[in-house]
Amino acid sequence: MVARLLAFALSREAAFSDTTVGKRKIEGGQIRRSRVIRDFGDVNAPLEAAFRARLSQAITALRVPPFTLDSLSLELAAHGDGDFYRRHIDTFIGGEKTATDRILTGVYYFHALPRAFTGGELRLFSLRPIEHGGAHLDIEPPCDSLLLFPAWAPHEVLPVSCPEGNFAQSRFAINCWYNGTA
Ligand SMILES: O=C(O)CCC(=O)C(=O)O
Ligand SMILES: [Fe+2]
Repeated sequence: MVARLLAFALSREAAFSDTTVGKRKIEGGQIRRSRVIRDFGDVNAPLEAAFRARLSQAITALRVPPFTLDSLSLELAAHGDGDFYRRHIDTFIGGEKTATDRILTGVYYFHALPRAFTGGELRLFSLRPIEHGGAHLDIEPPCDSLLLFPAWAPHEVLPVSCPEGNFAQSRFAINCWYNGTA
């Protein structure tokens, strides 16, 4: 799967666009810097099937209440030198609220080997604020791994460093949001 996805990402390099934050396409600016595509062409069906196949296991392991899955939303993000995504949650907030919401976030990681970048860890925060004893966990997901967490959990992508790197050496990640009605 990794070779296929790398080839796919490289073939679509020109179609990647700068990321924005929120449905209203507010300029990401200081919150997020990366490039994404949402059209997966031929790889869409096998990817959706793979993400769907992990859902029941994720619900059990994460101890989230079962929910009705309405749809999946997939996005392929490339983080290159200096890219990041500051602390945020993936559920919709404020005026963006709709009947169906993101319940779980899945992130599948892949990149060229040997890995050319450093940084880019996923930082998961506890709900307790840092000043009140809260903590965080930095996860460095290996190539070809899937990480799942509740979409409401605060998280961050630490800055990626890859000064000599080109697009092919990016930190690639496929975000899969499990949209549902609780
Ligand atoms: O790439 C990651 O590790 C997470 C990305 C993320 O948090 C997002 O796109 O909402
Ligand atoms: Fe996120």
